[in-house]
Amino acid sequence: MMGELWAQMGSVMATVVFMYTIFERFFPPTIRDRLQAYAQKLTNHFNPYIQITFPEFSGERLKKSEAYTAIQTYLSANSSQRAKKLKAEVVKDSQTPLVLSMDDNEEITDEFQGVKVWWSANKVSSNPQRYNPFSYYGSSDEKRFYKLTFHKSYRDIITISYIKHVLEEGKEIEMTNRQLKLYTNNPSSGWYGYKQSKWSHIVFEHPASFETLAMDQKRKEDILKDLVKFKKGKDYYAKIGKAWKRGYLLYGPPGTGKSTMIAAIAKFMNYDVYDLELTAVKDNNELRKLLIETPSKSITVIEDIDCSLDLTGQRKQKKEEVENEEPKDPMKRNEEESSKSSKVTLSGLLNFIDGIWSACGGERIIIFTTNYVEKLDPALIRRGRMDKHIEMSYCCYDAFKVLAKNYLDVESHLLFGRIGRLLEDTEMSPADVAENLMPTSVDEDVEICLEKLIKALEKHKEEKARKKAEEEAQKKMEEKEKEESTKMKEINKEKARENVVKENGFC
Ligand SMILES: Nc1ncnc2c1ncn2[C@@H]1O[C@H](COP(=O)(O)OP(=O)(O)OP(=O)(O)O)[C@@H](O)[C@H]1O
Ligand SMILES: [Mg+2]
Repeated sequence: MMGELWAQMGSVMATVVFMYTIFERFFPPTIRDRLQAYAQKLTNHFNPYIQITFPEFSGERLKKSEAYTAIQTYLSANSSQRAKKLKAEVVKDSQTPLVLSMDDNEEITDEFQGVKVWWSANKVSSNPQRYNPFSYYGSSDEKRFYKLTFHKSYRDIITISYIKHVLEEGKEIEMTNRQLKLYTNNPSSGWYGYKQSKWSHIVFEHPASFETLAMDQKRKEDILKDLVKFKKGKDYYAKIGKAWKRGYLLYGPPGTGKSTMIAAIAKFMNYDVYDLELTAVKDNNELRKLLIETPSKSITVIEDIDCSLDLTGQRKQKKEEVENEEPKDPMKRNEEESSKSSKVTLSGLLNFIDGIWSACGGERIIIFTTNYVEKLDPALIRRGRMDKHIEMSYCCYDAFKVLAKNYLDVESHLLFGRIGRLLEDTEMSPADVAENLMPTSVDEDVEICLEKLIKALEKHKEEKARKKAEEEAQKKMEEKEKEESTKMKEINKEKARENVVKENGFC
């Protein structure tokens, strides 16, 4: 009852405030603020309601408050249906070009666990002297804040649970709405300049997704399950005392979709991608600085880890080089040394993955890709570091069906059966299959494209058979040569024995 009464009083006040805003341009802010203060005191005297304000800027450096932004997002998502006065803004990095949020001095209600709360968007002028009644855009000294009002009997629910809920949901919506970014590391020579940072980014607009990713359906589902489990695993990781991170090793021949898979994972998880080019990192210290800047909810990628650095045998190789090298001009040698591969070491990388990085917040994914998994040091890819090893293999029938849907928009065709059988006998990468499926002119219909693929697969099969025959012939020749050489050795041995017998004159 009281709540209703106060709600009514609230709406009366809102009307007063509304009228007040109409005339606000004709009142100097000094008088306006004083009036507001008196009104506030009066209401506080009788008011059983609590108010919490969330200013737009906070701290000494007046940084935009994360809480304010999260509330704004939460209220935008919940209020644009109900608020009567909305403002439209172009928000940087958002997927939607225009974001609607409640306008200044507007109020909406929200409900949480059956408790009603009131949110209002407010602004005050912090520098009344600079008030300009004729300015259409208002003063640049205006301070904005959100005000949350609720009955004092619900203090605990609101301060402990509701505000947490609003902030978490606001951040979640922000994450979903924002554009993904692809970061690449800058060479350290540019780290210290004005406005230079360790990472530069572009908007990540890779068209790939798990729907368009061509691979065995069961394995795809298995990866998706693994990602979902990881995303929801905050409590689980905390319970088992493990850092909330997951490592994936993607390996397989070129063109089998390793980079495409990274894009699909980024999109599915809604994480930014930090593409770490190890050859541009000078030493372990730089590596540490770079990795420490990657935030949670991000994917750190090291592509072609086997080529990025000779992580397994850098020292050995250097030693061999020194032994075989001819003496060089010292100046030239110095130049070469500095431009040569970096001094990032396997232990530096592992220490970081296992150590400091695990301690700085959760929800991180690290992905290594390689064409030659057998070249990698087992320490780098052991389970626990690279938790899941995913083989990206040559195109199978399931993968072909996805590509046919992507490129030709067909889900079944008479020629599919033949293609399926040919794929079993060949080793063609999805990239090559896709290339053959792509129409090269407007005259090429589905059938022509599928036949083009069949021809390419048959050629591939023939080549494979020819190579196999050549290899077998080579093997046979080698075996024959080996046999002959063993025979010759036996004959020579026999001859040598005979000679010894002759020379010694006894048998
Ligand atoms: N599994 C796949 N699903 C969908 N498209 C694929 C797949 N594999 C390859 N492609 C197509 O082939 C192109 C090359 O694939 P991608 O770059 O992902 O291969 P990769 O395995 O990373 O190769 P590399 O080892 O050379 O880096 C992609 O742009 C994509 O169009
Ligand atoms: Mg790749």
